Amino acid sequence: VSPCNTHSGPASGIHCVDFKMKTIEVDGIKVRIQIWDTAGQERYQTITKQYYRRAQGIFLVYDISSERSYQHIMKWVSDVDEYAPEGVQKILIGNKADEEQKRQVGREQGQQLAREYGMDFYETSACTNVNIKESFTRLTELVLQAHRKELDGLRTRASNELALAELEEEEGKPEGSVNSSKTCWC
Ligand SMILES: Nc1nc2c(ncn2[C@@H]2O[C@H](COP(=O)(O)OP(=O)(O)OP(=O)(O)O)[C@@H](O)[C@H]2O)c(=O)[nH]1
Repeated sequence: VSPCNTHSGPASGIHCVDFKMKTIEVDGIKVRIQIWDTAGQERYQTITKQYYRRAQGIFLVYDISSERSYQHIMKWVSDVDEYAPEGVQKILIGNKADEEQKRQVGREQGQQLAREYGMDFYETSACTNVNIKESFTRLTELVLQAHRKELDGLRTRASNELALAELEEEEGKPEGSVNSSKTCWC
């Protein structure tokens, strides 16, 4: 019996987007993350695609007990490429790893697909809590790394501009200083 059978998840078909905030620690830094869980069903696509635009990191999730869900990943990737910002970080997830007896998608298939798209890959179980923390931490790390570059670029630009402004201020000063005028005529 799957441990998931004992709990009832959100009623499918009622919510098309679920939202949660969580604080996790990455490299000793506390990071507050917003998690948007968008529905997979086709009929919600118009709404859910709107959420891609502001995403910094995306999990593409299939179910290891469903070959069909694995085949769908290619479509998700092309949607993400179309609607998510450039530079969005992506991780491939094969969920329901606790359902080994129902497995239809091999771990190597997941690894292979992830390699093709240049993504990290985890097999997870939301029921037995396998690789959940690890995958969230990794995605957060990737997002931070991607934005650290941006931040470093901003810092460099700001310090260059500051140095230039100081130089201009220095050059703009009238010939002779306060001290030299004193030595001349007083
Ligand atoms: N065995 C097992 N069942 C899971 C796991 N994760 C989710 N489920 C079950 O799978 C079903 C669907 O879960 P949801 O969280 O609604 O899946 P979803 O992909 O968000 O579904 P949509 O939002 O409708 O696209 C529920 O019955 C969950 O209990 C898992 O890791 N293992």
